Amino acid sequence: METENIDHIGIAVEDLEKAIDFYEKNLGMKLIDKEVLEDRGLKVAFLVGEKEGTAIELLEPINHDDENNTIAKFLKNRGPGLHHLAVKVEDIKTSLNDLSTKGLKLIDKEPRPGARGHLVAFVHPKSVLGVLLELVQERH
Ligand SMILES: C[C@@H](C(=O)O)C(=O)SCCNC(=O)CCNC(=O)[C@H](O)C(C)(C)COP(=O)(O)OP(=O)(O)OC[C@H]1O[C@@H](n2cnc3c(N)ncnc32)[C@H](O)[C@@H]1OP(=O)(O)O
Repeated sequence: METENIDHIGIAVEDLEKAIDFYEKNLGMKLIDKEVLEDRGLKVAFLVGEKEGTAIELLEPINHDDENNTIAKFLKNRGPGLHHLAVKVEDIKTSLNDLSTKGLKLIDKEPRPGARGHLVAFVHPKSVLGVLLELVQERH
């Protein structure tokens, strides 16, 4: 597969509003999107720097005690911090097939709707040198 660019870096946070405030005040980043993803049980926010490019995605679970929520589990086990790397691809289905053929372990065999109306799919950190990888395709 070919990576077009680094779309965003996911960061698990305990409190979304405080984290947005932190990145705005201390790093001078600007908020470009904020969403509640009910089906994932998440509140997310995207911020970029002055010249835009790669975004950061802040992720807070709606229910911090939900053991089935991946971000709640991550926060309990590891605390807040870097959670995933998201790369943009032109054709997510072809990319998934390619990675699968190469022996990487797919979490999502089929792409699904993600934040900002994009299609997304995750690849297991155990097959990506310890990094949870997200593929992102813009819907045209
Ligand atoms: C909205 C959307 C969007 O952008 O559009 C999103 O971002 S959604 C973002 C949230 N959604 C997701 O993350 C979906 C994909 N993630 C998952 O399905 C899960 O989090 C897994 C990656 C499969 C891990 O789940 P599991 O229940 O197995 O967790 P676990 O705590 O038992 O961990 C199993 C092993 O994986 C490691 N592990 C867990 N999470 C990790 C992470 N984020 N990065 C690197 N390693 C990680 C643990 O340390 C552990 O290693 P050891 O065995 O060595 O101790």
